[in-house]
Amino acid sequence: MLPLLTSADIRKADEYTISHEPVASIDLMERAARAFVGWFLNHFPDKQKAIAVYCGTGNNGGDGLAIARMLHQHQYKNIYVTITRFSDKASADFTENLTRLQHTDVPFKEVNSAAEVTAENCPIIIDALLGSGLNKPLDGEYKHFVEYLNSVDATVVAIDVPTGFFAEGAIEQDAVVLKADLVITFQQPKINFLLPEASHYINCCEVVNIGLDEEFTRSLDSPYQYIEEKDIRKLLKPRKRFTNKGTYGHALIIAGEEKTMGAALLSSAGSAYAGAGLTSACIPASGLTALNSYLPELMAVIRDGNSLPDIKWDKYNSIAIGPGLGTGENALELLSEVLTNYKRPIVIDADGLNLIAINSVLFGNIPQGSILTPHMKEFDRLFGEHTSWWDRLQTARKQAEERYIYIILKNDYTITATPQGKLYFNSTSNAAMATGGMGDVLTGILASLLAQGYSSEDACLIGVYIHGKAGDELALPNRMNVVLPGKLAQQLPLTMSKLTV
Ligand SMILES: NC(=O)C1=CN([C@@H]2O[C@H](COP(=O)(O)OP(=O)(O)OC[C@H]3O[C@@H](n4cnc5c(N)ncnc54)[C@H](O)[C@@H]3O)[C@@H](O)[C@H]2O)[C@@H](O)CC1
Ligand SMILES: [K+]
Repeated sequence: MLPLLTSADIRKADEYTISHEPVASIDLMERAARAFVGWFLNHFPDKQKAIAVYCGTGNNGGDGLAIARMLHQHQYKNIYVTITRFSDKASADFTENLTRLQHTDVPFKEVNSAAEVTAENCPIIIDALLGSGLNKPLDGEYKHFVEYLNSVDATVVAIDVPTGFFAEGAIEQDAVVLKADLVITFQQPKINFLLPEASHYINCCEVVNIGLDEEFTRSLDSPYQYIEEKDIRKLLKPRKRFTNKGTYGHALIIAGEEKTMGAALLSSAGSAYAGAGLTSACIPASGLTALNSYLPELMAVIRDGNSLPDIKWDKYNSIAIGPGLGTGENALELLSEVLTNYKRPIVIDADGLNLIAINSVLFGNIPQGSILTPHMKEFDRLFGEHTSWWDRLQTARKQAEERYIYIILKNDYTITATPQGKLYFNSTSNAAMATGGMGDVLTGILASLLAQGYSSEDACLIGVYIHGKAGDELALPNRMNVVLPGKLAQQLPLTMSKLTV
């Protein structure tokens, strides 16, 4: 698990590392610059290409100066440094690196206003104006300068954080940011890099390690954590000898209407392929033939017309409700029945969530430890409109804590908010998975893992990870443009077995 720190905590980790490793602050900057250059050399090997390095006068600018010096040492022939003296302040490490640069023959100039900047005609721009020290939206000279640079046709490589981009906190919709083709960031992705707003400003991000003290960063107990494969390997249990279908539980999936039976099929398939011993689908009678022909391993509990099915609640180790269920009277009654009769954690998705959004009194009946799996729109219907993902994260965290539920907020980096106040960012999945029915499969996987005896938290972390991982295994090596949910469900047994060897 990689703790994702806020800028303030990164500063603490810098300070701790400086005093405990120990390493001088200027040497830590040198290490950061070297890590950047190591990556840059491999990806921009043409040493004749002109590179403009724009440096502010803080530590991000200091990095820029050190990087310009190192690239020069690596025989990059055309480096042009511009220092923006838009304020009188300069950090000590910036000043030291300016002295070091002056001992080379790299040309540099200083400008006091954006108007003084002349076009460099460099195909590569290194952005070292402002980094994680940003404390207000860009205005004045920085704003003008960044607007000008955004109009230049060049590949922009940002050091640590693109100028004007807040590493955490709500991002204004009209924020002025120096748009980066690539960000080479230090130690960890910044939290906002993992939220959809980043897509407007950052095309690609690479993380380079600068050796901040890991024990210390863990001890900060950040609410934001990034889940890695090794975490899932620790949680996922291999199937054992001398077990039978009873060992792996019975999941009930309440889903589908006549015209949305696909949702029921896909979530039931997700449950079966993720390893539930038994999966029953509670579906309308009109869907029975489809169910039997799609996957004969599934069992049916029939919903006939307006009468509610007679569900034997004790039979089921877990229940998921919602995909394709509709929001009519019957669906509402069914959801109310589940919430009244079933006391173990359940999974609520899609129309299950929409029903709760319309009938908020139901919120109080959700069993503790239940898992809600909204996408952005469902989330806002449940908890109110949000204008930024950062705010959505804070709401998810607060709601999960107050209601003792797990909220899986679906996204590129799907985030699980827990009752303990943690926000876990998932590291798998890809754009080929952006297709209808994908969330239904996830719902089935979660119900399956609960049925198999995993805790709600482990079910969320494993479920989201393997869902994305199966999609990655299918799409990435084969460069597939789209992965269909049914195929993804079939991949799950292989994905899971690879994670348990
Ligand atoms: N020891 C460290 O702290 C390390 C820091 N590193 C670099 O240092 C950067 C952070 O450096 P700093 O904290 O000096 O901050 P920055 O270099 O990001 O910004 C410099 C200063 O600009 C001012 N400023 C902030 N927002 C502004 C705005 N909107 N308009 C005008 N001025 C503004 C602030 O006074 C800020 O301190 C990181 O992003 C990274 O690149 C790396 O060298 C690794 C080690
Ligand atoms: K920068």
